[in-house]
Amino acid sequence: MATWADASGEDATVMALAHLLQWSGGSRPASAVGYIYQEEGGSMHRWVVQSHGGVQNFVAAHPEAFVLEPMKPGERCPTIRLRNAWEQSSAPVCHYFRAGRCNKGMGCKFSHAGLTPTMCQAFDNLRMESLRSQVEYYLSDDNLANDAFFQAMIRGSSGGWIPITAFLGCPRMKQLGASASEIVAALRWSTQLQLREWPEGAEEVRRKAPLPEQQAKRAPAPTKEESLEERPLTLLKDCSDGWQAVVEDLQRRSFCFHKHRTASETTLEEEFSLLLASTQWETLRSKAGAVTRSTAWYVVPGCCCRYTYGEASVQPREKPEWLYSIEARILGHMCGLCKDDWPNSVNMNLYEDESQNVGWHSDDEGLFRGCQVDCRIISASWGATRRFEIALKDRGHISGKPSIFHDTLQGITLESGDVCSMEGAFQRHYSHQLAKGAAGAEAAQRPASEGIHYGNARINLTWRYIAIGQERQSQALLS
Ligand SMILES: O=C(O)CCC(=O)C(=O)O
Ligand SMILES: [Fe+2]
Repeated sequence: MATWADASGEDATVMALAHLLQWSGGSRPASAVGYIYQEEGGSMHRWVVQSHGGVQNFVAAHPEAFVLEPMKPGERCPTIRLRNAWEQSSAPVCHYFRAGRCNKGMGCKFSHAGLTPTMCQAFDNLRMESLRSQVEYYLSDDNLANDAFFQAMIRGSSGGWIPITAFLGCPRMKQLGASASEIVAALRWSTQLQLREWPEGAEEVRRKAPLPEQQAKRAPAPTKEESLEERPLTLLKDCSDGWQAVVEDLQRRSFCFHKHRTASETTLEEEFSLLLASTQWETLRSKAGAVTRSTAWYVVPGCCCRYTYGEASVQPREKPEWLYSIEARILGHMCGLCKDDWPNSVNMNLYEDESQNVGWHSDDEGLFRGCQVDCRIISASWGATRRFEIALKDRGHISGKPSIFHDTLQGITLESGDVCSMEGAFQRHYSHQLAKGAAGAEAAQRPASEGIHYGNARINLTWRYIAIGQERQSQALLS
């Protein structure tokens, strides 16, 4: 089997760059090419690239392997893209070759594209290696410690088998443009995973090693916050009745309450339609381009704070008049707040179906000072029933990424008309997410007459207090 490591000189540099691009999902800014100089044989790669007069000339000299994408506005350096072998020739592509099974070599009348057969084979091997190690990663101990989706799938299937198609929706697999048959081909080389290739079209894979013990790591004892006696806090349950406690963590001064719907179905349907039609929704997308949800950000007159989620930044709009009746019902009637104490901003989310969601996060943006002062967030739901999950943050997780203590995870089934709150220092200690997928069995078992006809869409409004320069607001919360 030819691999990139077998190539020498110019070919070795082509393969090293191809390897780098393949691992980055197919393309990278030209400046990132410097990484190949740090690899084994790095000085040889540097020499080869420099003998062409630089990276761009080197890439231009290898159109069989790379495309130099024109710079887009805002980019400071061109992007190099790995050319798909089948892009290069007008001759029909040899699918046997693409699947690594063509034994006709140069004599094949179908295209093996412009690369030499050895290079082509090495390119294909590279791709197979990326796909195989990506699936191995999904099913590794490290990933499963955080990945509830694959954990549940393994535990829920007899023998721990997972359909190959389950990987197609993973962002990295989408980015690599993987097909189910390619994943099957790639997994034939796996030493960690077992592949079951029958029946054709319903192939499955499973771990060879048993699942690790369920997350042994437990949440540590709380860092003590000021008690409610030391620093009083008005909770929503003190302002109106009917709240059920989900989290009442006095030591962490963290609270989450849930109130079941109090409005009629007609009111909820009218409000849903009004919100859907009148809100100026902005679509948020994942890096791979899939819509994750739509959002809107409304503030009181005179405020110009933008709201930033990860890399997206949303323009503030002045709260429209049509919102007043909804605010009066939720904030005034359901929460028992007088108008002066209503939050000064509201963030809206539209999830068109169960695939759209918000992953684990806390509403800790500087704007709300959620990690510094007591912070009250009021969240209301319309439309499809979804599962809202909360858990204690694990700041010291080995992955170095934001994580949670799985043994503290709790779910709330949010139905149309429900309201929930996060209060006090909740954003400092807890994370939350709106989980993908349909809500729990309780929701599915509701009698049909109770169902509301929104399709699968859900709208959520979260009211927040912008705390920057708003002494009065913080005071209102602390008093
Ligand atoms: O849709 C939800 O219930 C949660 C939304 C949320 O967490 C957010 O917008 O920060
Ligand atoms: Fe949130």
